[in-house]
Amino acid sequence: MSFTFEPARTRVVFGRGTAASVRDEAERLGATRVLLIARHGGDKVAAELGSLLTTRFTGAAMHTPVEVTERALALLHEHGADCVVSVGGGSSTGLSKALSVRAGVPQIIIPTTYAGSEVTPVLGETSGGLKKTRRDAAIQPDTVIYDVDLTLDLPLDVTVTSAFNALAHAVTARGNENPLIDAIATKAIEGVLHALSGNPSTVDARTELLYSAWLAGTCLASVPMGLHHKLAHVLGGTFGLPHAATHTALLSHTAPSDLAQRIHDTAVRFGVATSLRELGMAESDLSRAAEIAEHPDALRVLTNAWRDAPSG
Ligand SMILES: NC(=O)c1ccc[n+]([C@@H]2O[C@H](COP(=O)([O-])OP(=O)(O)OC[C@H]3O[C@@H](n4cnc5c(N)ncnc54)[C@H](O)[C@@H]3O)[C@@H](O)[C@H]2O)c1
Ligand SMILES: O=C(O)CCC(=O)CC(=O)O
Repeated sequence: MSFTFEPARTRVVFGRGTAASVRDEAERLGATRVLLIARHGGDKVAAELGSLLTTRFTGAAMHTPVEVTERALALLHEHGADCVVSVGGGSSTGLSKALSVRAGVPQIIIPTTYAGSEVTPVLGETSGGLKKTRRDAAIQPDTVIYDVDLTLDLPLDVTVTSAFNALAHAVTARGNENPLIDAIATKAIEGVLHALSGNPSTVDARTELLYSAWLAGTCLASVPMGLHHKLAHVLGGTFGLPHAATHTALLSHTAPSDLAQRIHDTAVRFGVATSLRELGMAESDLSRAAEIAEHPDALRVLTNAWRDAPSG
């Protein structure tokens, strides 16, 4: 056995109603002027921040386009913000990371999906139709507040596909030589599949999905991303496919065979897309996507995922 492990310094607050602690958490980081990136749950967090709230940005977009970051960065400088608070899915989290790493200000993330980005030092940014992903300790958020209450209204299709995004991180990490990461990945896989085996909209299932997303993101923070994530980034960054739905359509074609059928059956049960064709990908674009991914298995996996044909 051989591994190197560097646990992240992110402070994690988990529970129900925890968004009420955002002002205390911001003050803990020395914040006096907060830029709030907010989609869902933003009004509640804005009220909790009170006089710390300096300005608000609502234009976060999927795959973190650099031109959006530049607009938000201008706002941050204009208002002299010394902390970023983000409420929303991975799109809001990505923008927060992009701002924090450019401006050198701390960030608090309040996730409302299961993307897991809030606990990783990873940032993918899109410019000129290409998504480039980098990993840097300076990108890692300072504080994450998981508030189950802010996820209760997440629509069913987003719930399911975002849970698959979390599952993809854990599947990638399972079997890792670091026994801690392997154990966390196994627990995350069990948690997501258990929550999706019944009604995922109950408070218990939402709690299980949210802590499993934390576990899955924690795994992603510690392992290299492989073909699965590379393909998702190409399909999102160059072909504009939706992130979580793309992970969902790919996963039963990239997961080890002991999980692939279970994953596929779960997606079918919820009626979410299990093929890239259903997501609007043109068959004629598969070879270009494979070229950009630069992996010998890319075209085979993409073709299987386009057709939803059994992997092999
Ligand atoms: N760097 C990383 O480690 C990492 C990991 C995973 C994802 N990501 C990035 O995150 C982005 C995708 O994140 P995502 O899938 O969460 O997408 P998203 O943030 O765009 O959210 C998906 C949809 O859910 C809606 N939504 C979110 N929370 C809601 C709520 N509580 N109630 C109702 N609707 C709600 C959003 O408005 C949006 O329409 C991509 O850019 C991806 O690359 C990064
Ligand atoms: O593919 C993922 O879900 C994780 C990595 C990622 O999306 C990179 C990013 O866009 O920040």
